[in-house]
Amino acid sequence: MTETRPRASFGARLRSAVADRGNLCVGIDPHPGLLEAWGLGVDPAGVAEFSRRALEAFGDLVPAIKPQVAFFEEHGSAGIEVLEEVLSWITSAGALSVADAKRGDIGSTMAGYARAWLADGSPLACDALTVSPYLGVGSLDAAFDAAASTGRGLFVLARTSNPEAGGLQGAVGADGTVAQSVVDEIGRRNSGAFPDDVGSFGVVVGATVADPPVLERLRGPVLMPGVGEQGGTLEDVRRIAGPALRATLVNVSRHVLRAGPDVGAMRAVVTDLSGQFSFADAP
Ligand SMILES: O=c1ccn([C@@H]2O[C@H](COP(=O)(O)O)[C@@H](O)[C@H]2O)c(=O)[nH]1
Repeated sequence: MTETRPRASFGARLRSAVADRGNLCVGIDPHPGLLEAWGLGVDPAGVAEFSRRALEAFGDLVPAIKPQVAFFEEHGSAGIEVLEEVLSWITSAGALSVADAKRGDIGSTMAGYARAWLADGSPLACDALTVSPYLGVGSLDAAFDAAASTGRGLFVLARTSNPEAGGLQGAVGADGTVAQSVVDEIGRRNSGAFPDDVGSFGVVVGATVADPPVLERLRGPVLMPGVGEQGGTLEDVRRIAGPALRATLVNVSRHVLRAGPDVGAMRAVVTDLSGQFSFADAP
């Protein structure tokens, strides 16, 4: 009988990947405009070739790769089939997959999403999934349970990078902003589920925000999009991440992908960014 060893927690696996490869997470976002610019069809075959070249360029350089699910989903079942392949290519490249699907629903439906993205043996199983807490953090319980029991992770939207988010996520209640209350709740869940370990439940905080939540008590990872095309800079990342800098994955998508389709050109951009976004020496 073959015995499968349980995988280490996502938090522990991420810590080791970041120590080896730095803090840059590159996105695979096959926008129709980028497919055209690369001379590829705006169809599942184009998306597959785009992803293959992207992985050839940087799959071995970065700790994590974040496919944007929307750009696969828009091609229907054939696009989802490509995404399934891409998730396995990411693993073969030695990187962690972060599926950016931003799932969130009432608890009983959330259980279905948890089975789809976080269960062993599911075709769409990823290392970590982005989820939305805006139906209430408790509505995500099935995802927290599935992630903890299968060694996977979650990145919970707290303060997103888009300009429209401030009114809702920056609204002030009894415990500070809505975004801060999400961060604090995720911190508590890490302490409960991973008392002696680095937490596997992270938050998403954009590199573009002027009023970020305080990340001091999180003890889990941060996913920080917004660098490059959206205007966020290295200084913004340092300011916003603060004490969580070492555990922060900085996501860059279009700024890298616009250097394609030349694999060498994308690789050069990622090598440069990786040097800038490496925080092993941060306190
Ligand atoms: O707050 C958020 C959450 C997720 N994203 C996603 O990250 C990438 C950013 O792409 P760029 O091309 O580097 O701007 C994209 O997939 C977003 O959906 C985000 O930007 N902000």
